[in-house]
Parts: sequence; C-alpha cells; structure tokens
Amino acid sequence: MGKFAVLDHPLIQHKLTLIRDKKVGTKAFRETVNEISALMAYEVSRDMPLEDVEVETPITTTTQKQLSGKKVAIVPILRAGLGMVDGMTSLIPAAKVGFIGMYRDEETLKPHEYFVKLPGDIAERQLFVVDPMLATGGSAIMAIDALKKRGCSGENIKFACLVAAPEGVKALQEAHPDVDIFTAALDDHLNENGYIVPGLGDAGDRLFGTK
Ligand SMILES: O=P(O)(O)OC[C@H]1O[C@H](OP(=O)(O)OP(=O)(O)O)[C@H](O)[C@@H]1O
Ligand SMILES: O=c1cc[nH]c(=O)[nH]1
Ligand SMILES: [Mg+2]
Repeated sequence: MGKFAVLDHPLIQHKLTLIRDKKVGTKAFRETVNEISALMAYEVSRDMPLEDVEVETPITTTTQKQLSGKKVAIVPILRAGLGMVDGMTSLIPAAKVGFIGMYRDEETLKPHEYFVKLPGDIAERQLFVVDPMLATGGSAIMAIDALKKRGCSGENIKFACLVAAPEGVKALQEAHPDVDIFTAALDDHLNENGYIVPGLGDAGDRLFGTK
C-alpha cells in the first residue's frame, strides 16, 4: 500500500485555516494556495534520490549530494489543480507540467475527462498529481487511470491535495494502492452534494472567481 500522510506543518495548518474562511477573496485565496503548495512540494519531494558529485569550492574539492533519478512532472487536474502549479514549480523549477482536464457532474458526482496534454516522456518521470480537493476520489482516480493508460507506473505517482475527505482517501487507496497520497488536512465527511465538510467550498470557483 502506498503512503498516506497528512502534512500538518504549523505553517500549512495556519495558511489552510486562512483560506477556509468564506470571506477570503480570489487574490488572497490564490496566493495562499500557492504558498501551501510550495510547502507541500518540500514534503512530497523528501524521498527523491540523491547521488554523490564532486564540487570544487573556493577552498577545496569535496564530495556532496545532488538530485539523481527521474526528472519530475507536475500534473494538475484542471481547473483547480492549476492553482497549485506555481507553488510547486517555485521549488522544482525544472519540472515539466502536464494537464488533465476533469469536471465532476453536479448531479451524479461522476468525473468527466475533457482534456489531456502531457510531456512526451511522461512514463519516465516522477509525477506529482495535484488537485486541491479529494472528495469522492472519482476525479483523482480517473486522472491516475489516464496516466497509467499512458505507461506511467503507480510507484512513480504521488497525489497531493489540500483537503481530503475520508471517503476519497479510501476510494483512491482501493483503486490505486501503489500511489502515495499527501494532504494538508483530512476533513470530516462529504455532504449530500458531495462537498467536503468543513472543507473550503468549490476550490475552482474560489481560485478563478467563477460562480
Ligand atoms: O473527488 P471528487 O468527488 O471527484 O471531487 C473533486 C474534484 O472536484 C473539483 O473539481 P470540479 O469538478 O469542481 O472542476 P473545477 O476544478 O473545474 O472546478 C476538484 O477540483 C476535484 O477535481
Ligand atoms: O468540497 C469540494 C468537493 C469537490 N470539489 C470542490 O471544489 N470542493
Ligand atoms: Mg469546481
């Protein structure tokens, strides 16, 4: 089974509390989502492999560490996942970015894929799939299905969200037991409309000022 971790660093908790407030507007919401995403990038990249490299400092020659292994791609689930990309790339600037467009039918809560554009070498990369909300889990499951269909292995996929419902975590773990899941908060439950309680509302609408 992949790892499941709640990234509850005090800065992450504080910033997430700020954006749960419904009075927070688009500008502050977007900026804070990016700040949280950068802090999460630090944590989700913690086990990236290193190799020895020789460096000549102004004083001497020394053996130090540098990143080795797979190159990274960040894969936001559109739309709301876009809000996490700048924060992630602020720490991993050489990452490529792939896009999976997905909307959730408001009645059935079933996800529908409408766009996929990925780097050509996606199957060789370490992937960070990002979406602020893991509710029923349907969108994340279908996005990871889309990646596996294109040759990506679950061991190279980490899913990162801001708020997860227990129902979504369970569904994602059952569908993709090989994928690590990171969230800034594990909330209480889903309401009858499929929204996370207490949650932060519709992340896409809050990020982009729609509705
Ligand atoms: O776990 P699930 O039950 O699938 O729900 C979560 C999905 O719902 C939201 O997207 P939405 O469909 O609102 O699209 P948007 O990002 O364009 O607003 C959210 O960003 C996730 O992608
Ligand atoms: O609470 C929720 C559930 C799904 N999508 C959102 O944006 N928010
Ligand atoms: Mg939405």
